[in-house]
Amino acid sequence: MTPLIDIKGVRYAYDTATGKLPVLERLDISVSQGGFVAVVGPSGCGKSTLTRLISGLIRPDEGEVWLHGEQVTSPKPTVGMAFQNPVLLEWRSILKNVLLPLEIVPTKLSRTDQEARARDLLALVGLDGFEDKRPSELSGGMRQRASLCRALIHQPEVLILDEPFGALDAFTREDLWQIMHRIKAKEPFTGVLITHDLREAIYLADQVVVLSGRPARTQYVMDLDPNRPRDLDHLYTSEAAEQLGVLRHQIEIAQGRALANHASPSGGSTVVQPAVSETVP
Ligand SMILES: Nc1ncnc2c1ncn2[C@@H]1O[C@H](COP(=O)(O)OP(=O)(O)OP(=O)(O)O)[C@@H](O)[C@H]1O
Repeated sequence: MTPLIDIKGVRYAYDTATGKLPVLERLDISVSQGGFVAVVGPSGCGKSTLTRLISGLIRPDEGEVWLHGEQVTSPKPTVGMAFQNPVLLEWRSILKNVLLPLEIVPTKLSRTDQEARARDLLALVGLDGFEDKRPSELSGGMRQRASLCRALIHQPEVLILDEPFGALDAFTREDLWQIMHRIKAKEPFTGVLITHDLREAIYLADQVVVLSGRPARTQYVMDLDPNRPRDLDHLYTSEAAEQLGVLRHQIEIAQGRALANHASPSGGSTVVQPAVSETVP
């Protein structure tokens, strides 16, 4: 089956005052329709650059990016994005903030249906009753939930989440993971999650791609069972501990702190991870 997102042999370099800065090199990632990939890697390796390539904001120097069988050569309205900083407009209500993309992206929905969809999405993330509030009246976690609704309002084929939960406290973040999972069960998007949190990656995604240090290439791909239990307790099982160990080891290789031919330190280990986030520096 043709993947919905197909990134083939992509190279990208920024022009800087001191010359070219190669950021991505020989990058290959493919995500099937309805799939959810998490991309992890050392800080500054090019993860956000990858999101700009998928959404068509920039074009690769070499290689190709395909979305749903079409080569991406310009910004794509079929992509929704949510970032670490939700940037909601204070002079608009939460409902009107969620509806904002429909003022830019063409839609077949009537005004009534647009509003009904916005209200349904807000209810799905537990924000029913907050439609008429202003962003400053909501907590950080609630603003992030509203921003997820805004990213989804136009029914994008692809939802890109660029460290959307990075600024939240650990408990709020875990709440958001569960909400995200609920959203994924209802909305048919294909997801790309950029994260520094390995637990978040294995909780939300069905595939984790580890990028090497800059210039980044696809270093390692871990496929996860899409039917595994998605309760938080699962993150404390020996299976999850082993997956986290393998990913952490891959990150150390990407950072140049471990050798690629060393056995994973976690191989088959049953050590249960501590109740803190596994974050990539
Ligand atoms: N517009 C730009 N012009 C020049 N260099 C840039 C530009 N945007 C990003 N860079 C550089 O490209 C490299 C990759 O940046 P990018 O933001 O894609 O990395 P990242 O993996 O998302 O980083 P982090 O994990 O810290 O969020 C960095 O060295 C960054 O400084």
